[in-house]
Amino acid sequence: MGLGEFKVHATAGNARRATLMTAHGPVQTPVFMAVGTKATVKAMTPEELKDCGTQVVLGNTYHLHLRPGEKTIAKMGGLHKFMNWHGPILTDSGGFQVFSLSQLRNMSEEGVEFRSHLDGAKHFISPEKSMEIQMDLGSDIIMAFDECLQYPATEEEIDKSMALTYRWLLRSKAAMTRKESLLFGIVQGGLSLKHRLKSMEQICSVELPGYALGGFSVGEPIHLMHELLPHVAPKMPANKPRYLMGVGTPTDLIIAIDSGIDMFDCVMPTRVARNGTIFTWQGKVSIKRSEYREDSSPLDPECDCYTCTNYSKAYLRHLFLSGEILGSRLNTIHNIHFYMKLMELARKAIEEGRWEAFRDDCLTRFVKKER
Ligand SMILES: CNc1nc2cc3c(=O)[nH]c(N)nc3c(CCc3ccccc3)c2[nH]1
Ligand SMILES: [Zn+2]
Repeated sequence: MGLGEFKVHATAGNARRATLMTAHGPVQTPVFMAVGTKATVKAMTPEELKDCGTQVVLGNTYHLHLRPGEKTIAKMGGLHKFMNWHGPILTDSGGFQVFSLSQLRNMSEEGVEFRSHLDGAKHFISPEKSMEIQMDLGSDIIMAFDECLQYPATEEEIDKSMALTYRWLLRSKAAMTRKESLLFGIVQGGLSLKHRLKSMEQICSVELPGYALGGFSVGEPIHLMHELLPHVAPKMPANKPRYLMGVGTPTDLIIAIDSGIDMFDCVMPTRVARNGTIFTWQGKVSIKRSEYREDSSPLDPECDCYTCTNYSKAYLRHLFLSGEILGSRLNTIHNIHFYMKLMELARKAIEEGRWEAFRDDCLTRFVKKER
């Protein structure tokens, strides 16, 4: 397969089983990508990530620009070498983080001026600057510089913002000159079907190796996204990967795959692991509950990860209550493994023509209330 080639092997309704070829190897989709914002997926080594089935790690332009700086990482041989991850890396364009993390100074056609959340120093990021940072990092998949509106937003705000995102996409494409990298456009449009379809038409009219749906998982009631997805995702180019940014829970992933989404990222599995919430095939488990005090069973009897093979709920509860670092590590290993296993089984189910049954079984298992 050539660089950027996206091959669909099987479909089940809108769901697809495909392969995307990147400069650091093939990506089997549907795929869940582990978020490694500051050049690390928190609490996990690259070997542990690989052992859990991780294919793609995400890096963050905003954070890495502020510290240690993309020029430093470039001098150290690029992000792959710096963090010792030699599989595909996707980096975000930084706009989303500027709006959600920094004291915003001002927005203009040119770009965004902001103060660092670390030391208050002034910075400026534009489509051109964002592309330069991501190319310096040596990213395999580069996200266009976009504006992600917070929820709720008026129709007028959505109109204005998506038009800017389209103009910024054209500038991003003109500035992305690294031939090993794949540039993905980002569809916006808020929670309005009319605006979503218009933004999709604009963004997908630009010839690119992949397209993302942005502007979701920004505080909106999740059912609004579930209602919109089936009307938008299947209308994106069928021969290109579709990436739903910032999503989501196991249930969200299954529903989105069923609507034709191929790629996902979310801090959920790593973040909630550190505060003791575990995803299992029987629903969510909160490890701090007193009922697990002398429970010798693994987190999930149906899981074969390192944590479930070697440790009891009693021990993991003890580590959590003691604030031990090993607790974060073992819970994260399990949650990442769970998400990767879920995607692996989804790929197999689509390949083997039993997607609908797999989908329905997952939704039944996951909606069980928290234990
Ligand atoms: C949690 N919810 C969430 N909604 C998002 C919307 C957008 C959006 O509309 N535009 C862009 N550019 N990014 C978004 C992100 C960040 C995803 C990410 C994080 C870390 C590394 C790589 C990628 C989002 N994340
Ligand atoms: Zn496990």
